[in-house]
Order: sequence, then C-alpha cells, then structure tokens
Amino acid sequence: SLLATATIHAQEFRLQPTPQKYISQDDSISIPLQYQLLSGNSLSTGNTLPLLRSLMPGEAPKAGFRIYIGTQDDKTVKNYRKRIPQKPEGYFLKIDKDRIIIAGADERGTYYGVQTLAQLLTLDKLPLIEVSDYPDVPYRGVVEGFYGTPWSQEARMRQLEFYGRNKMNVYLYGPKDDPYHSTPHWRKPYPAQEAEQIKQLVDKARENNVIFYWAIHPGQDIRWNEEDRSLLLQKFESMYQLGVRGFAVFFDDISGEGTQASKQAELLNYIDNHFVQPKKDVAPLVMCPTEYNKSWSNVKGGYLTTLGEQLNKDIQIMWTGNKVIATIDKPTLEFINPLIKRKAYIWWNFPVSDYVRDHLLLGPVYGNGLDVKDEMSAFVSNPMEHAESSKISLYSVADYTWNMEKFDSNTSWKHAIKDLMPLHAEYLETFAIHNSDLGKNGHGFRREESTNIQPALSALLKNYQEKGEIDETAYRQVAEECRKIITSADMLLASGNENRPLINEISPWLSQFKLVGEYGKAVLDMIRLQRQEKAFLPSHAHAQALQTLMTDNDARYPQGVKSGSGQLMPTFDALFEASTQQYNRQFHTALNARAIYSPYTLESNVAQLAMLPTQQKGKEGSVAPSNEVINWQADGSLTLSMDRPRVLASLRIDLGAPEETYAHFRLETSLDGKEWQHADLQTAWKGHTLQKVKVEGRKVLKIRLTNISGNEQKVYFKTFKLTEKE
Ligand SMILES: CCCCCN1[C@H](CC(=O)NC)[C@H](O)[C@H](O)[C@H]1CO
Repeated sequence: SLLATATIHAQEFRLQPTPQKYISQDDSISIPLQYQLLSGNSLSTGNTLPLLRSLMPGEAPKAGFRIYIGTQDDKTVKNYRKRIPQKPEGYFLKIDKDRIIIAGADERGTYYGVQTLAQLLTLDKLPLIEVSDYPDVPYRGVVEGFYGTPWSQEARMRQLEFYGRNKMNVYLYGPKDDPYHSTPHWRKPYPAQEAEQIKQLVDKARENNVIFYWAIHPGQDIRWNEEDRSLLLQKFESMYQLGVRGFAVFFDDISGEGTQASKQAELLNYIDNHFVQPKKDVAPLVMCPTEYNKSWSNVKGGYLTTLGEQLNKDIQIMWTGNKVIATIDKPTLEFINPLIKRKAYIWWNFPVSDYVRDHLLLGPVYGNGLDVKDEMSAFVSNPMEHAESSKISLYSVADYTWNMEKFDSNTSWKHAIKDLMPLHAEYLETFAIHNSDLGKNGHGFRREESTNIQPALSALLKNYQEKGEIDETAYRQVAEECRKIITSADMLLASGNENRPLINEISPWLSQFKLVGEYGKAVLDMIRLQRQEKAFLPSHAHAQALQTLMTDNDARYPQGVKSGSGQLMPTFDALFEASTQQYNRQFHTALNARAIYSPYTLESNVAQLAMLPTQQKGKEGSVAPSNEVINWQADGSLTLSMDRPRVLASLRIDLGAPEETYAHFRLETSLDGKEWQHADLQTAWKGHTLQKVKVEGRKVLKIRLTNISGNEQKVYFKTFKLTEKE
C-alpha cells in the first residue's frame, strides 16, 4: 500500500517534515535494484545501515550504482563534507544518476537522511534531488503524561516507529496512572513482566533513533531524606539496567512537602552529579516543576527563580505555557526563560483529552507561534489516551518542530490524515473536521470545529430563526454534508485492516457521528415540512428517537461519547426547537420542543467555575470537575439551578481541601430563588475531605455555595454532585 500511497498522491507528494532546503532537477532514475554500499565506520553500530538495507535490499559488491553513506568524519563522504549543514541532526542527501549520497552531521542526522530517502522510495521513480536539512528544535516528540488508561505495549511500539519516520527524537514515559512511575510504587523496581516490556520499548526506541526517557513522579509522598534519595537512585539504576538512557523527574500535580523548590533542586543536582554525569551515556536530566504554567506561578514566592538559580545548567525545565492548556507564543517564552535561566522545555498539553474524555481531538495543530524556534530547548506533546488517534496531531507537531517557519497547519493536517489512512483519507478527513473541539471545560481551552460547513450552518439557522425561511443554498450544503457524514462513518467502520488500531479506538465516536448525520437529515426534514400538519410528525418523532440514541452512551465509555458538539449539534438542536415551537404555534399542539437538555444550569461569578458544563445521568446531576486550582474570590458564589423544583436525596461536595476550609463556605438552598435556607457543610467522615451534606428530602430549585471568609480561597473543585429522590 506504500506504492499505492505514492500513486494516489504522487501529484501531492511532500516530504515530511518539510526539509529546510531542497532542489530537484526535472529528471529521475528508476529505483536501483543493485548497488555497491560504501559506508563509514561510524555507522557500524546503530540502526542506520539496517534501515537502509531494509529499504534497498539489493546490495552487491560489483554493482555500478553506488551509495555513499556516513557522518562527516567518515572518509566515504569526505567529498561532501562542506555540503552537510553544521547543525545537530543535520544531513545532506543527494540522488544522482549513478549514486546516492547520505552524509550526516552526526549519526542521527544520517539516519534522518535515510528516512527521507525512504519517503522518496515510495514514488515510482527516484527524483534527482539535493536535500540539505536539519531540525529547528533540538528535542521533538511526545510525553506520555496523561491521566487515564496508559498506552498498551503494542501502541507504544507503533508510536516509536512513527517517531522514527517523522524525525521525532524523544519519548518521555510518564503515564500518571502507572503505579511504578508515581505513588505508591515509584520506589520499587518493576515486576519482571513490566520490566521486560520496558526493555522491549527501549530497544525499539534505539532502532528508531528515539531517546527513551523514563520519568519518575515521587513528589506526592517523597521524604527529603537519605533513604528516599537512595531509593530513587536505585530505581533509576534498575531502569538503566533495562537500557534506559534518558531520565526525568516530574513534580507536577502534587501538594505538601514535595513542592519545595530548594529541596527539588538539591535532589535533582544530586542525581545529575552522582548518576547522570558519571554514566557518560545518559541524556541531560529533565524535570517538570510544580509551578509548570504561568497561571499557577507565584513569581514573588520565588519557586521558579530558585530552580533557575540552583538547578545545574544542563538540567532541562518543562513548561506548559501561560495556562495548563495553552498554545505557545513568544510572550510565553519571554516570561519563563529569564526566570528559569534557560530555554524552556515545552510540555504542550495537546491533544491530551483526559479532562474532556467524551471528545476526540482530531483537528489541525494551530495557534503556536512560528517565531519561537530559538526560544525553546524542546517541544513535546502530551497526547490522548487514544494512541493512534493522537497521530493526527503528532504528525503536525513533528512538522512544526522540525521546520517551524514553513509550517502550515492545514496542509500538515491533511497529510497527517493521508498518512494514517491513505485509502480512506477523504472519509477520515470528514470525521476529523467534525471532531476537534473540546466543548466547555475547566481549562477554557477550545478548538475550531466543522470549519468547512460552519458558514452554511449559521446562514441556515439565522434565516430560519429570524424569518422562518429556508436558505436553499445553505440547506443543500448542509444536506450534502450530512450525507458525507453518514457515508464516512460507514466507510471507516467497514475499512477492514487499513488501520485497524485506529478504527478500534474511534468506533464508539464513529457510531455517534453517524447518528449526528442522521439527526441533521431528520431536522432538515422538519424545517422543510414544518407547515404540513401530518408530514411533520414522523420527522419530529425520528429526531427525538435519534436524540435518545445519542445520549445512550457506549458502555465502554461511561463518561459519554460526544461528536460534532461544537457546531453541528448546537445548530441541529436549535433547528429542532425552532421548527417544533413554530409547529406548536401553528397547529396548537404541545409537541416536545426541547432538544437534549440538561435540567441543570450553572451560574457563577468565579471565573474558573462559570465555564464548567453540567451533566445529568438518570437521577444524578453534577457540575463537571475542574482540573485547576480555583481562585475563589471573597463573596464569590456558584449557583446550580434546576428546570423545576426537585426533591434531593443527597448532595456531595469535595473541594479537595482540609476540613477547616469548609468553614469558609456557606451552602444554601432555595425553592424560589428569593428565600434561602442554610444547609450544614458538616464533615461526613473524620479526616475525609468528601462532604455529604444533610439535605435529605429537601425540595429545591436552586443550590448556592458562597465563600464567606472575606478572603480568596484556593481550592480544588473535585465533586459537586446531587442525587434526586426517586
Ligand atoms: C489538577 C491539575 C490537572 C493538570 C492536568 N495536566 C496534568 C499535569 C501536567 O499538565 N503537567 C505538566 C497531566 O499531565 C494531564 O494530562 C494534564 C492535562 O489534563
């Protein structure tokens, strides 16, 4: 299918990532079936020659065609030495009538030259070109650092091959929910089976010229003493024995003793001086600070400046940007680099979706500055728990970090999709363009969605809502898009083995996506038939049936499965409501005119709470948890309102804080929004922070939580969940 790829897309062929410079003559040669290999000694170990031989098996000592390969110290390429870009991982590749030259600034550069040749070999003929290439950002890749189900062994093996092909050179292993990475077992060596798997990954990484970093996350319960320090070093030593040659220490998302900058710096310098430096073959140490984004940093408190001053200069410091989830621009780096006295090692929290697990994030990578290549030491992406689906973004991260100024997010996005499913690219593109926004979330981070059809959606809705008229052009475009949606879902579900791992990941969303398409068609029928008393009814009934099917979530995903939630669903719901209301007025009926609704709405003057979505599951109503520390200003309040008075069975509130914090808050309920009754926020269990509030049997319309302490309170917002009486 590689050749098929080339044939189908030969006219759109592009090298990935875009090389810094290449010149092609209007000529090409057929792929040499035999060649004489002249390779430098520096390549006798490593995986560059094995890769070349796997791509071009016709090595023969007497052949006329020659391949010269080596790094700049090798005499096999001495005549081309001055053509090699003098940059780490740079390479010069030349394809001539009777020879190919691959000359690297270093071993990895030579390897990347072969990876570029690999892409050219997918064409029918080899173009005569010269490529001079090198990466803009020194370290480029992925940090598996998300909450949720860690990637499987198979998924990681596929990832490492993907990184080799796309010239990404780091993978940091740090899945938050791996108990041997974090509390409680970070002090213990891996059991035999897991150890063997790590060893396999390390070998696979080396094969693909990726530095495998193993990260430890000790901060939640580390004690600043000799014993824990030596246990940590022993753990690192056990990982070194498995072949690991890159190490990281993450201090993110912790509280308590472990957050002290000077202690963190002392430990990291000790590791650097007594482990990393003496080993000589270990990559520079990487650390993730506790204050890892600007919105959480307290510059006056000195945490970041302490790290900047005290940490050995070669230790890399990670940074997610101005917020936990943020795009990276020049001001972002101009803020952090001076504080930490080095170039930030960017941890980009995208396409991670562990805070919006009902969504897939398959849209273009956009919003990062194109003028920041010299301000960062690394750019690694924290992806979704869906490994294959994350490759749409990762492909573009590879593109962006290798050649930043030439990066074009939309072109890169289209090629990422072709790379994942060349034979079903148009269907995957339809799916991806409508599954890219996150929906309302605690970080307030959003993405564009359905950009191709968005103008038609808003024209159709505007004309219908304001004038009760149908914009025929928009109607036709939306109808056509619904047809494409339905077809794409079926084509992808039936796509067989082209990319089975991807389809396995996205199938719940594909089923939902098809329902969205069907719902769109039913709603289009409704506005077409709105004036026909009889004909309207079956379409209204069908639309309601589809709404029900869309809320019956896939059992595998208790948190729900959302598709087209950014533009398609809000438009279709609004058209459903408007046409049904219009019909009810005209025919004096009382058909249900509410689309999928949550009986609960949230109002708050606390900025970080105001954007949280509400959820309803059966008798349970909740405000979605936030992933951030909430700065709850004095007298700030949150009010949860119902669509009608409901009798409560219980209310649970968890601010992730010690008991005394709850004394700073007042809880009230009301039946009419005017009279308010107090409710005690007493602690249900001793020492347990979860609050079970005694509101048994109380009939309420609104529930309000107010900070009455007179000062700002910093709390987590972990649980705000009510259950109604049956
Ligand atoms: C309570 C605060 C939640 C922060 C969420 N971050 C985490 C830590 C982080 O970003 N470290 C740099 C995980 O990595 C996660 O994947 C990511 C986004 O949800």
